[in-house]
Amino acid sequence: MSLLNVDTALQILLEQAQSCASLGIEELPLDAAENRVLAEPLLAQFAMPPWPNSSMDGYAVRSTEVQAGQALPVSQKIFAGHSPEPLAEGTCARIFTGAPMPEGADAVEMQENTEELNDGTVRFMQTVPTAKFVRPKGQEAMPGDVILPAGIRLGPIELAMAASLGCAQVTVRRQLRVAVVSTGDELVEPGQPLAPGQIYNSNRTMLTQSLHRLSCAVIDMGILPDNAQLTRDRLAAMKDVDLLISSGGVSVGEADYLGQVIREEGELDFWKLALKPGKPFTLGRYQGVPVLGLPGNPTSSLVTFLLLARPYILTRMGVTEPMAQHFVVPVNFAMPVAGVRREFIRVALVDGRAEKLGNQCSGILRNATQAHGLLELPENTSCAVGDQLRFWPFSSLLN
Ligand SMILES: Nc1nc2c(c(=O)[nH]1)N[C@H]1C(S)=C(S)[C@@H](COP(=O)(O)OP(=O)(O)OC[C@H]3O[C@@H](n4cnc5c(N)ncnc54)[C@H](O)[C@@H]3O)O[C@H]1N2
Ligand code: MOO
Repeated sequence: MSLLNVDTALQILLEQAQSCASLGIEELPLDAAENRVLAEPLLAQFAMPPWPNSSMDGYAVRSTEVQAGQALPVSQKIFAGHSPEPLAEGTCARIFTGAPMPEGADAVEMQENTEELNDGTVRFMQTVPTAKFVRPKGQEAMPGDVILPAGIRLGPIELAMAASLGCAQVTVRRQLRVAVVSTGDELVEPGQPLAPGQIYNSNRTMLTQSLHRLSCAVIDMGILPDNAQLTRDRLAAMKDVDLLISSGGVSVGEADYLGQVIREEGELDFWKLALKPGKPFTLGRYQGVPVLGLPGNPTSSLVTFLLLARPYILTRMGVTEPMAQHFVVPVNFAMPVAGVRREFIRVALVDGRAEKLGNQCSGILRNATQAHGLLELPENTSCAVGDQLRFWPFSSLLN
């Protein structure tokens, strides 16, 4: 069976995500909107700043009235938040950073370039060009400017921008409701004793935490026992779900009750991807709910979630640029034998070069905790020290 190219798989997933109905919208206060997706463009309603103001603590002047070595009397003091009088001719105004410029003044000199004299006047050490240290009206935005486009995720910077526009609320897409289920009789939740042959469930935590970071609402369906009727009952009880993500049980379809039950009520397409780790991946639909089935090995689950499920989910959420940031780095190791699958290698960046971290087996999660991200080695390609390869930082993949 030939392996499906990763780019093709991603394209199919993104097309499916785009064909789903858009999520509804809601208004949220800024403090509740972190990581949500903006549903409508945010426009400036007024000029920012609304008036010219000083960018330094110093003296506001008419630039033509300043001569090097000459003093001017101080006619007023203007603090940020105050409304100034027009500047009297032949005078300067004490002014502070962010305070509005008085009418008639066209420049500011910073106080370090002046000297306060005993008679209360201020001597200027040099001439002052017009517009010096003045932030003009509308420097940042004019009314009607699109400040934030629809389809972006709202992080601290975007929310601060909305605050500076005076918005107390933003219009965002509602949360995507994602059900998470782990399959396998060997799985036990942490805190419980382990019987022989059992292991702790780590994928549930990886998936629910990653989904929370994406601002999804998570419906934790726990561990599905290897029992067809129980699986049927648990899936039938699922309500108000936009997406089901499972982990495990995708390598050999016939022995898998989840797959069997999904097929009864929908469809399931087992993929074999040219991806390492993460070869088995399932795409399906249960009673109209899309299903993404990730392989059970912890790093296979992690890699398929980050590279395939994440852009799918962000697209469902209405994000226009769902792909994570990546860049090219030199590698500090060799892989002389080319593989047929595109490989994502857990690496640390040391002095800007990618170092491969220990055993890359997909059952091992430990070295991912020391990794800065994934290095992409294309299919049918070997690599030597100094080669330049694409690097996907966890800081962007897990964002
Ligand atoms: N005959 C074949 N066997 C396997 C193939 C294959 O093509 N033919 N593919 C291998 C590859 S590649 C992968 S990846 C795994 C994927 O297996 P499944 O998705 O079916 O997952 P399981 O068999 O249920 O589990 C695999 C492994 O991961 C552990 N696991 C499962 N769930 C969790 C969890 N929630 N938390 C922590 N660890 C988990 C499980 O105990 C197994 O050790 O199949 C290969 N086999
Ligand atoms: O593809 Mo599996 O994910 O290598 O171990």
